[in-house]
Amino acid sequence: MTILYNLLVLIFSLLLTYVFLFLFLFRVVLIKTGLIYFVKKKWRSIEDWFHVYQFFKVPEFNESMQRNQLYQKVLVYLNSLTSIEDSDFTNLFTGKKPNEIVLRLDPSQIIEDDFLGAKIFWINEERNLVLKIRKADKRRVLRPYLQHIHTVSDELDEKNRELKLYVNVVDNHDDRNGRWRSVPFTHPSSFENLAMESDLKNKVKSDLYSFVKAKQYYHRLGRAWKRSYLLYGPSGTGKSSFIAAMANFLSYDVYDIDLSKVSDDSDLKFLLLQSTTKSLIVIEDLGRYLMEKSTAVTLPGILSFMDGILTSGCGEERVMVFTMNSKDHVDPAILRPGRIDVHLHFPLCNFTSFKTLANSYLGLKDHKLFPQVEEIFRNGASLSPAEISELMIANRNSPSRALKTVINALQTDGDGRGALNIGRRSVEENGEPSGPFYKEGINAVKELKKLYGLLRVKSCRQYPSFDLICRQNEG
Ligand SMILES: Nc1ncnc2c1ncn2[C@@H]1O[C@H](COP(=O)(O)OP(=O)(O)OP(=O)(O)O)[C@@H](O)[C@H]1O
Ligand SMILES: [Mg+2]
Repeated sequence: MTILYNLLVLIFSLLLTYVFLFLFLFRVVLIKTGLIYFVKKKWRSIEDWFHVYQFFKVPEFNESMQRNQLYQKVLVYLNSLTSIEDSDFTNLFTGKKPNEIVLRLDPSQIIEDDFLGAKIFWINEERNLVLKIRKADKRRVLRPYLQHIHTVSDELDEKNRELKLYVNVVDNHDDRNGRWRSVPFTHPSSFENLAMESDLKNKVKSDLYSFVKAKQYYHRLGRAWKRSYLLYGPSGTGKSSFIAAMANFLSYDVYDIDLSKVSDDSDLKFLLLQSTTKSLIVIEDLGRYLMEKSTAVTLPGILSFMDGILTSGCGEERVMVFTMNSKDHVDPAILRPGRIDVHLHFPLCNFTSFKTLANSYLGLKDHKLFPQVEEIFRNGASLSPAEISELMIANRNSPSRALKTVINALQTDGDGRGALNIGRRSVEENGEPSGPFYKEGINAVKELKKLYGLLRVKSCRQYPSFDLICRQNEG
């Protein structure tokens, strides 16, 4: 009896050892050959037979072709999941830091997530993200899960926010891709490196800051949460750089509307509808388009675009910026309060802005030639900051030469913006301008004029200092 018992135990333990050995080897084979993934997949489809799933689609655009904010949030969230590494097909991109590689979900891939003990699947379809959840888990998990996505993606956005510059493309009736194309916005401009009165910079900064904080205020008043700026002044005075500085200050994306590519008034409204919140909507050179009629958009179209933000249901946290060389021939309807809240004038260089440029571009806080430069400015000569800064860049290795080149350029400025003769006499009396600098100044300014299209703005000459006219409607 005992012998029989011992024999049975022996057989059983041998059997058990074989089973374990077999299972171990089977696992090794599965892992080594990659069959494990096949088995997992099969197992999942078997599991699926026993569960009822519900699907939720998150489309990229809504029925009026506005971008769906939730789509963007979910995408940011999914791309941050570690399980993205396990999907069959993943895209690799270089990251922001050197040698950084980031993973991005490819269309047609399924990614798995766990939340409060429930398994959730996301299917990345073309232009849709589809959430698949067990019906049994839905009631318990769905709401907190979506809230979780919101929170995580907001945090990630805040951390990795990369600004984008959107440009509109010609309408080819291909609604699938929308009307905007984007590239990363990397313009380094900031208010600090712009030569303008510091008082004005501070006013603009605090205006923008109070706008951003004023959500409740605008809502309480039943007003769209938006602010419109008009930047006007001659070419090369820093209007575009100022827009970039605003975007960097606010961390807003920039939507740069090229009016020549807008097919009609409703197309312009459509572009606005397809922009997102926290953005700068920019129309550069608006005055020229209206004067030359080089756009299919009409004046009423522009007015309704400026007001459109009030009626189109997208009145959330947007700043509109328009630029023009002069307000002289612009229809007053465009400039009326409500359409434009803040008027900012960008004048040609004065001595104060010259000093800021000399400090930034040449590292000069003071120089023996400064009094001479000041006198030339006092006599009315002027160039745009763009012209002066280019001369400084070209001569950055020798600050004295740079200043002499600027002096010569100011005196020889051929389009009469400055008090040419007086300025020239004063320098000649001081015996300063030497031959090469003189020629260099003339040539450099000619080149710069070509570059910045200064001939266009010959008429915009004498401007007072920067003025900020904050109209009513201030937040
Ligand atoms: N106020 C300024 N402070 C510092 N740099 C300036 C300033 N204005 C112009 N610049 C320099 O000149 C270059 C051209 O300026 P910007 O393109 O901003 O001028 P703009 O007013 O937009 O001209 P346009 O009317 O021709 O579009 C900038 O890259 C910048 O380096
Ligand atoms: Mg510009």
